[in-house]
Amino acid sequence: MSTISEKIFSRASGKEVKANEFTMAKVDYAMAHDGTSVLAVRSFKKMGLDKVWDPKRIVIPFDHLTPANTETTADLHHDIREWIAEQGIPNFFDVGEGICHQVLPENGFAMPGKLVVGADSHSCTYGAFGAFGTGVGATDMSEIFASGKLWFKVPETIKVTASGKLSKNVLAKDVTLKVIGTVGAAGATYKAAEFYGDTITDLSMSGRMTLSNMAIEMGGKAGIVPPDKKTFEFLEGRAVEDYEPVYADDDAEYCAEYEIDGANLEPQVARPHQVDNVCDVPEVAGTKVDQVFIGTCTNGRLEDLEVAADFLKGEKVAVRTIVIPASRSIMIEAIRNGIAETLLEAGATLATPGCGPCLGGHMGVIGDGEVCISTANRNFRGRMGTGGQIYLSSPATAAASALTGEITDPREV
Ligand SMILES: CC(C)[C@H](C(=O)O)[C@@H](O)C(=O)O
Ligand code: SF4
Repeated sequence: MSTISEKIFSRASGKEVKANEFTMAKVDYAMAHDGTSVLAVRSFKKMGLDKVWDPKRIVIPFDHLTPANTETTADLHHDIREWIAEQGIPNFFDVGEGICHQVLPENGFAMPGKLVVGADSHSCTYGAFGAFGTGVGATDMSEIFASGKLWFKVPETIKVTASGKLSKNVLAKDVTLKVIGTVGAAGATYKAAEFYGDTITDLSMSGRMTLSNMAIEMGGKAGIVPPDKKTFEFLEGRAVEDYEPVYADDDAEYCAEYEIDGANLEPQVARPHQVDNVCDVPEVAGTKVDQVFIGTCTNGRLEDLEVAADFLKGEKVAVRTIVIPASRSIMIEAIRNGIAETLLEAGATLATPGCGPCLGGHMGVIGDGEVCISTANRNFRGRMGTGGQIYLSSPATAAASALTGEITDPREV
């Protein structure tokens, strides 16, 4: 009678463990990006150790401030590159390769049954592949660098079931925002979520990543979609090692259960300044926007750019619109199949794969009092610019809004 998380932690701990127990678990893959590796490496060096536990199991993508925005960033990048070379870490993804949470799955590091830990809160994205993906702080990461292990409290699990076929232009992001709005920003604190129902199984891998990505926005340690045929097909020829899919037992214990009505779901938006301040798009339709941002680890995948291109084809944007593919391969694909051209012709700006303005670093921060509709996962006060306001939506709602300059229901375009 175990949940997916209990089973993964039991394997990783070498003994059976249950929710609420503390356990020392072996990590399968560890990730730190340009933002957090700096602190993790500093703390690792303080331990006085020469070598990391296993260079092949460490993955470092540079994505947060790429290309370097200041001299300080350039210096930090330089130091980390040197450390990576010294340690012989083969899985290094430099400037332009993409956002960590896209780079790891694309390169087959997120696999069913694995414990994948990242020094970034959205590491829960790997749950889309049936992994226990979770975020830790940089000093915890230095401990993993040193020993390959970390103390965890095995989380209890909430069960979220979404049923019914989504209407046209109602997307994975709308399901995700509905889940966050229903569970609440702290509703799953220190808990894992397991996602069930035909609305979820119907989602593409890309859509499932959007959903798992935002588990942390309800406080979740992980957001896991049980692996199926789509998962295995995605991993074919991609997974970096063998894996064993893990499923919950029929009598697994859940601490709470939620039902989502996918069939009657409308496009959703999260209003400033909280992710669970969610409503149907018609309630805020007409709100003027100054900027549209389509990208991030939540919605910067090919499928998302395709949606945007469908709306913008042959049209012109009414406000500045920034599109940032989540990885180099997505950018290449978008160029090959004409999506990039469609977006550029419509007046959108295309930038280097990476986090971009998502957390206010560069490439599209907003000014005082400005409003941005964004496909990202966080709309906290000041995140994209001190006095800015962020609305979170699907790429369809964002693209529809780009055409009108105000928040627009994508079903009405
Ligand atoms: C910079 C990093 C630590 C941070 C995170 O952990 O989530 C960032 O990626 C974010 O989205 O706010
Ligand atoms: S895209 Fe945004 S949410 Fe994702 S890792 Fe980068 S900063 Fe964090």
